[in-house]
Amino acid sequence: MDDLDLDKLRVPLPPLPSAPEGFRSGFACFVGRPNVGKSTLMNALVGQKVAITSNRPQTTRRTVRGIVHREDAQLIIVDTPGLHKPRTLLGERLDSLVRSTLVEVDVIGFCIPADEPIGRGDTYIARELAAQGNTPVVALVTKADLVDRAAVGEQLMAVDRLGEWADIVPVSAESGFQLDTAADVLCSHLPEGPPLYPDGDLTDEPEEMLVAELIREASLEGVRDELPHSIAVVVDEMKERENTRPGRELVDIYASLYVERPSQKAIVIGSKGARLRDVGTAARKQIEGLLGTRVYLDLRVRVAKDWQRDPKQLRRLGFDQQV
Ligand SMILES: Nc1nc2c(ncn2[C@@H]2O[C@H](COP(=O)(O)OP(=O)(O)OP(=O)(O)O)[C@@H](O)[C@H]2O)c(=O)[nH]1
Repeated sequence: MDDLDLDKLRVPLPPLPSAPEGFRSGFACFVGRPNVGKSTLMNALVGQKVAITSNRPQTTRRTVRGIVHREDAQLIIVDTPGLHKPRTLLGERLDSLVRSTLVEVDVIGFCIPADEPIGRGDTYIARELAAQGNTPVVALVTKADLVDRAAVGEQLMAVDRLGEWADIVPVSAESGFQLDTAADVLCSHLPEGPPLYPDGDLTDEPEEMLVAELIREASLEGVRDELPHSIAVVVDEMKERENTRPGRELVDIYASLYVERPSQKAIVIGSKGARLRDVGTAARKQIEGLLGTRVYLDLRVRVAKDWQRDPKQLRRLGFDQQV
């Protein structure tokens, strides 16, 4: 047999999208304790909800990428689960997920809320960040709308004492205060290069994943104590209904909401199914907004016993690659 002519096998690469002189592109990652406002800040910078949020700590379980398009830069923000001392297998996997993300980004945004004193959790993360190497860290003092100017000033000084930061920026996702400045500062640390995602893309999350997250977000509303941690959502099937009239398109979604114990199932379903109906209605509205069509949502509650601690269950619920 003739020798292979490698040059003939080489497939030409598509040309890279062109970019104006000095255009920057790259990745930022937000880290911080649970509930400090990382996901809300990412959504505010992207300008659309690409990650779910709630007032429950540890809402974020996966890394979600949100894309900020600007004239001079494209900033891809990687939102990570809050860092904390792990107590369950899920917690451990979340932590290692954050650590592996840190080494891949161009700049790290360390989120510390303006309205809470700096605590052991922040010191723990500051130490981890100091040990991570050369990636610049921008300290973002979040929720600045919740306190007065003097308190913001004091928090900035306390954050300054906490470590070595490339910059410190107070910001509020809620009021929009300093959002542009935060984006400017983060972008200034990106390398020069063409955009990495097409114009208009706001996230690289698969649609089914966004749908599952919106259902989980709706289910967190009004539940207490440990229950939020026990809820996982999987979209079993999602397809356009056939033979609908033009303008009346409909997407059928079948999803399962997993809890860890039968007693939790009863809470989620509520008296005569009332709670589950409310969750379904709230989630459906959000999903319709996301997909831009009408949605039929079939939501089942199932028990996956102690799934947070069970490797097999974690795999089944999609946490093996994601987390
Ligand atoms: N007032 C105010 N509240 C905020 C702001 N940013 C976030 N919050 C609230 O803080 C809570 C937590 O926000 P998240 O964005 O879910 O926090 P997170 O850090 O991503 O949380 P984890 O997923 O637990 O890591 C939510 O109730 C938000 O509405 C802000 O700028 N101002």
